[in-house]
Amino acid sequence: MGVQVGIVGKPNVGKSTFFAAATLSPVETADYPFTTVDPNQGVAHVRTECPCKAFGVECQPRNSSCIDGNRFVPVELIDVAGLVPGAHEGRGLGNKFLDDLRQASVLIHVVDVSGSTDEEGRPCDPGTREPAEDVRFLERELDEWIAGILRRDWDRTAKRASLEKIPAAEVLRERLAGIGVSASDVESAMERAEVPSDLTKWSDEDIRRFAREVRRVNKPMVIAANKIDVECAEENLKRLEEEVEYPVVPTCAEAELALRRAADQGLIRYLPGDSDFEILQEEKLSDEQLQALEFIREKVLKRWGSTGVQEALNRAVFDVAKMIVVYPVENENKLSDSEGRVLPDALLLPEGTMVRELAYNIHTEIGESFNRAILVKPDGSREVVGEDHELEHGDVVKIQTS
Ligand SMILES: Nc1nc2c(ncn2[C@@H]2O[C@H](COP(=O)(O)OP(=O)(O)OP(=O)(O)O)[C@@H](O)[C@H]2O)c(=O)[nH]1
Repeated sequence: MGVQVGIVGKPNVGKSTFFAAATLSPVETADYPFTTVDPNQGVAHVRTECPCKAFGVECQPRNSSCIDGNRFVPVELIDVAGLVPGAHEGRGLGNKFLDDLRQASVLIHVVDVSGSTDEEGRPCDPGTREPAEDVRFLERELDEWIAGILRRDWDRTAKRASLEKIPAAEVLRERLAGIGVSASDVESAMERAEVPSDLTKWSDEDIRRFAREVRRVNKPMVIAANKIDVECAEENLKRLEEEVEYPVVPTCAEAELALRRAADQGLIRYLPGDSDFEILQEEKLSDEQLQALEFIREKVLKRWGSTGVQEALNRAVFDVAKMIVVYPVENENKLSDSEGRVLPDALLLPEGTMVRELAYNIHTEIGESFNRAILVKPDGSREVVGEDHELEHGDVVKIQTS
């Protein structure tokens, strides 16, 4: 389980800056549940309030980190480089682009909201490129990619399915399994696209419409409206928000990278997602650096509330991929594991996860011998729940086995 967040965008919009900022963590997590082997993979964190605050305890995280009552939970980040017109046909990085894309369960689409990069990523005068066009362009590339997979050998496949009476949904699911499309994704896409149940009756327009709906359920996204610090970005942002169907988060990736680097060097105190920072070692900062920090404070943090990078990650994981964080414990009195570590693990699980699934997620044996679960509340009260109880974000839960 877990969630892979893909960072995608045409060249020069600030994708690498976003990726570098997001993966420069204020904390090292010793034990996260995935390995990153490619240079374009990294570990980012979502930020959520740690229950240690409400419970008034000191936590000792193992698979995540806690700073000042903020729990940082690792997620895998993939830099999906190579989005250029025609990427779905193998232009640019082509197949590598599609491979990376395949793995992403949610996308952060970085666009240059100042409108100063053209379709191919070449600089142009600020305001001349309409940011919503970038969104349409990525949608087209994704739709064509999915439609291309469907079209391969379509007629024969459709005929065979019809002869052998294999349900359309099954054929389609099999076709798209390689890009992580589930049976329920296929069903809801078929319904939304209103396509015939007999594949031999599909027109190319049906394939297109269906591909579009598959993209909408399978590659949901958040737009990072980057370079929000540049003049004319604000006006573009308003239009962008009106024109697209996705959450739009104004970001200044460059500011986030500068702040994380300064914090990393101990020059300032700043946590990703904060609305301000505190200078710790003014004597070590040059006038230029001080000016840059002041610019960030005035033009970005005060105006927008944060640099937006952490918010984009949080919204992608919590709002769009619909994940929650749950804290399993073995000792419900001490809120600890068997070694006495308090609130050791923060698990990212899909919304709607039932207690039984959590038990299996911890260990098959625990799932098999599940008896009941105890939800521990900050006011000291307990709630005993059965296996089909749905967990909620922030739950601290003890699984009892028989
Ligand atoms: N003003 C401003 N500039 C930014 C911001 N983020 C990135 N940039 C600048 O935009 C330029 C492109 O940034 P990159 O991160 O290299 O862009 P990219 O999308 O990864 O580009 P490729 O590596 O070519 O794919 C660089 O000069 C960055 O410094 C931002 O938030 N505001």
